[in-house]
Amino acid sequence: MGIITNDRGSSSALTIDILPILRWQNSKTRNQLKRDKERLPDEKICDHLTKMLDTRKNALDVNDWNFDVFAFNRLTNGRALFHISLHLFYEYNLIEIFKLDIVKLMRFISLVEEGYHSSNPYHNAVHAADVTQAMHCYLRERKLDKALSPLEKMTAIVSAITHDLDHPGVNQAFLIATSNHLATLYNNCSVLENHHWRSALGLLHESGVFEHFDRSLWKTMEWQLKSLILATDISKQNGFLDQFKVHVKENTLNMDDPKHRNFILQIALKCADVCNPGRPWTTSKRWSELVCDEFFKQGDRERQMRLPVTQCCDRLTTSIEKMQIGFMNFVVMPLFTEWHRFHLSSLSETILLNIESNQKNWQEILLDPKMQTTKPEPNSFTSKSEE
Ligand SMILES: Nc1ncnc2c1ncn2[C@@H]1O[C@@H]2COP(=O)(O)O[C@H]2[C@H]1O
Ligand SMILES: [Zn+2]
Repeated sequence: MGIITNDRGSSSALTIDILPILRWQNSKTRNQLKRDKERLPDEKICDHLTKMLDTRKNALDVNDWNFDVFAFNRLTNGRALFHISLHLFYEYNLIEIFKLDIVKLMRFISLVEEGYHSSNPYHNAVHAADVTQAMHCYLRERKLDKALSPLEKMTAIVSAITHDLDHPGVNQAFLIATSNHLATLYNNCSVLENHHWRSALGLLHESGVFEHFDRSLWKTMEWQLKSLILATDISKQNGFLDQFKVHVKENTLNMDDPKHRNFILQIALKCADVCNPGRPWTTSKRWSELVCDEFFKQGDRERQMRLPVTQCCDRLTTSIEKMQIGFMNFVVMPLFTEWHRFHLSSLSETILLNIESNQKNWQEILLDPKMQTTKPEPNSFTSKSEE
């Protein structure tokens, strides 16, 4: 039986059997642990082993928060997004409910996968796969699972798959500063998010996956997809958070109201989009390095073009550690605090605990110069005339 199974234990026909690889990985982990045990002082062993075992457990189970998307991507030859997405369409029985043509569906997912730039360190198909897997975990939360319609679940999955489609690896400010045609097209407003949802729409049409939907079903889906993807604009974070806080405090979210269900899905996609600081440390740290790599590459381009270097993109003045601590304090923790107040589930608690512990790890690294990430050579991006 494959690792990707539905709750009834049957695996979908198109997913792969990676159980032997998982067994091999687990034996590798055990050997690694034995070696670590010999190296580490006694008092640290217990803590370390528990942490290692906890995060390795279920690392290839798509239903589990410890899911390691990087390992899964390797095992699927770089096709994590394709396999996770297709699996979820089976898992939620969407193919049968919406009478989807499997060939068109596979074409849609492949087009989406190709629409991500593998040259981006962070905003690539693996990030989309990670966000999609997180969304799946949230959809399994009791309050959502019970209340959402199949159409809402499908839109949530499609929005997660497509939410950063054709991301150029630079932010809106860069697109505006360089007079990019997308900035002009979208009037300097939510430039990237508008582009992502328009691109998603384009691929939905091109693949014809939902072309048999009647007009009203299609319009509902199109509207939901737009509202979810546009909500991922991080500059709109405070507005969404304030609204969410009030709802949670006054217990006014009525899951029988379609507008409220749409709102909670917007929040869910936002939580999925910034969930990497809430993953187990090894995975989380890797995401942090990748996002910083992408930011710093943008900063290098700004410097080369003699544009003002965006603060968080300046490798000469910003450290990964400080950026992560700040991002967790100001963006991630406040959002997941409300998310936990809303769900009060073991998953929402786990995410909060991971954020706290990851933040502590970054603080320890910050205080220990030996552990700090080395800065790349600045002259790797200076032009000949500057050297
Ligand atoms: N670990 C992180 N550190 C700093 N910024 C992040 C991190 N994870 C996500 N982000 C930012 O949050 C944004 C959420 O939307 P995007 O995926 O478009 O782009 C993301 C990054 O700009
Ligand atoms: Zn994203």
